[in-house]
Amino acid sequence: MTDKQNRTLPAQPALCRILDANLDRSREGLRIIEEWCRFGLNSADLAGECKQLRQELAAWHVAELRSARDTPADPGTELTHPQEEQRSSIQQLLEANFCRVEEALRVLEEYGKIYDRNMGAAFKQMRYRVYTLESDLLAYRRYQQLLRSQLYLVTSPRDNLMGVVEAALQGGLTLVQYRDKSSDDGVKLANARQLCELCHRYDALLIVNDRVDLAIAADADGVHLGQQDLPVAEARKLLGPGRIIGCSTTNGEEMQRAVDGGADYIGVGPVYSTPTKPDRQAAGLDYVRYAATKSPIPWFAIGGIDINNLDEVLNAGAQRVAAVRAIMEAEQPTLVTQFFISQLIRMQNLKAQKALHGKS
Ligand SMILES: Cc1ncc(COP(=O)(O)OP(=O)(O)O)c(N)n1
Ligand SMILES: Cc1nc(C(=O)O)sc1CCOP(=O)(O)O
Ligand SMILES: [Mg+2]
Repeated sequence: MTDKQNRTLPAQPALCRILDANLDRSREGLRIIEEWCRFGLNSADLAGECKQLRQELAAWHVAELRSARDTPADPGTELTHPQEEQRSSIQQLLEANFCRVEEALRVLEEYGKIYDRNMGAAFKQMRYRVYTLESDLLAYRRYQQLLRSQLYLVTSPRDNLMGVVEAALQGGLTLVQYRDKSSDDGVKLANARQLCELCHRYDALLIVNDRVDLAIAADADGVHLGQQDLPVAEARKLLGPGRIIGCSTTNGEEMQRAVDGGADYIGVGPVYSTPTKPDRQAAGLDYVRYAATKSPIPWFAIGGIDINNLDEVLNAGAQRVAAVRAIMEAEQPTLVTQFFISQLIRMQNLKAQKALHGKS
């Protein structure tokens, strides 16, 4: 990649060492990200882009730079930050490695300008490609997590909010919505941030009810909007393509509008009348049956669903359900969550078997 005629000054050993170290750093960071794209997300496209970037970096890593390495004399090998020793989630590991790659590319861009006339521009372009990769990966990862979530916990305010949510996460929950209609914004923001951190530790998503601004401020994974909230298409302009948007629907017309507006999933309900949403009339199981045949996007049956009527909702065609009281008010939220998930998986397996044997 580097050509003698593009070289500026004779390369100083220190410059070569800086370039060598940062080429290594960026290639290693990309390799770590690539492994997750390949084995964690099964995304050939994302893994391919990582590999392509690594190969471009390798082409710049010429013998002159590699031979300048002097590891025993490098004081930096002894320096580690405590955060490097601990990774509490895949998300944190990916964030740390993106940060490492982007920093290294910035160093290569700046010092590279002294080494080779083309190096600065080449690494600048690569750095922007890594930013794009980072947002594509995050969006892909969020959407995959949404697809694999069959149970959705919508929270209600309580003293031990974090404790109940954590208990449900321990039962295998992967999707949580922070719903709080009464607290001050400061409290809501603090709770949303804390829930976000908690959910990410369990590799779960955190969606904020109603408020696009709070979702952005808390760096949540998305927002849930009702018919009285901001239209989905307007929220998309504010949130960008990388965050999830859900929308409540009670009939086919609302479903179609949510889909046309670009919602990632819809709420289908209320299936049963519920004290959590006392003013809303039940849409009933008929709308669940309608969604089962007509919804082109993932949907969650919601409203009055508990462990006693779950079977009825699943028999009407639901493959995903959302609940407030059944989990938030449970004596043992972990066990209830496990029960919900086991029944959802049982029904999924039953449907897969029927499909295999050609039965409807
Ligand atoms: C998953 C899910 N579905 C529906 C709703 C209800 O949203 P909305 O109609 O905006 O009512 P509020 O929850 O804001 O009172 C939801 N929150 N989540
Ligand atoms: C928040 C909400 N939205 C609904 C809808 O149909 O849009 S029903 C609902 C409340 C669900 O609470 P519970 O599980 O306690 O019945
Ligand atoms: Mg709402």
